[in-house]
Amino acid sequence: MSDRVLVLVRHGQSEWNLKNLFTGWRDPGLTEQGVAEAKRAGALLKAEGLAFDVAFTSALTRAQNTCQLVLGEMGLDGLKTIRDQALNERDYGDLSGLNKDDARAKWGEEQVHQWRRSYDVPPPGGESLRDTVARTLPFYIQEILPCVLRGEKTLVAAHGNSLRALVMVLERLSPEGIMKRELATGAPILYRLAADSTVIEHRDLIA
Ligand SMILES: O=C(O)[C@H](O)COP(=O)(O)O
Repeated sequence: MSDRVLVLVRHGQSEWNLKNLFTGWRDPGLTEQGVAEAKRAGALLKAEGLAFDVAFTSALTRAQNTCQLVLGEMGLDGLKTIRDQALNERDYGDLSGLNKDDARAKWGEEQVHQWRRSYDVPPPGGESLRDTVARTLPFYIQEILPCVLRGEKTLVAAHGNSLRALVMVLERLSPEGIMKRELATGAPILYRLAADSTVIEHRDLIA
């Protein structure tokens, strides 16, 4: 069994997830449900017998709070945690703050789906998933991966699309494949890596 363990977890439900608003780099906090989801993720990871050595999170409150709640639930309060905006959510540009159903009514289902899930169609004034990969992947390679390869069990608490950017690379998904990969709030994904940094095994801890 590989000792090179990486866990990705999307933050728990945010106030803007609840209101169905495009969020991106805006900074709402977690809802009560979001707090519960983060704690449940910590309990699940503890039940797996995991103890992290290092954690990474974004510069946004919902991911940082999720990270703290996960670690707290695992008895790992105060663990070394690196915060970096490279892990921030994809910038939703001019869509930020708009209601997702209102956007569908205005621009159509297909256009909004392209903005939300395609690899290379950026929302107006914002980042495509390709742009998001371009900033998350160097951070992963330079900062996160060396920890994992040293055998430090590593937690990354971040966002739906900043994590989809990493998932695309880790799971070797095509642009078509990543369109269908959804990450639920507070749902951890456990990866075990080989020494050459390829993924040996990955498992969604909540289906
Ligand atoms: O930024 C947001 O609005 C959400 O966190 C993720 O949005 P999505 O489901 O449209 O990718």
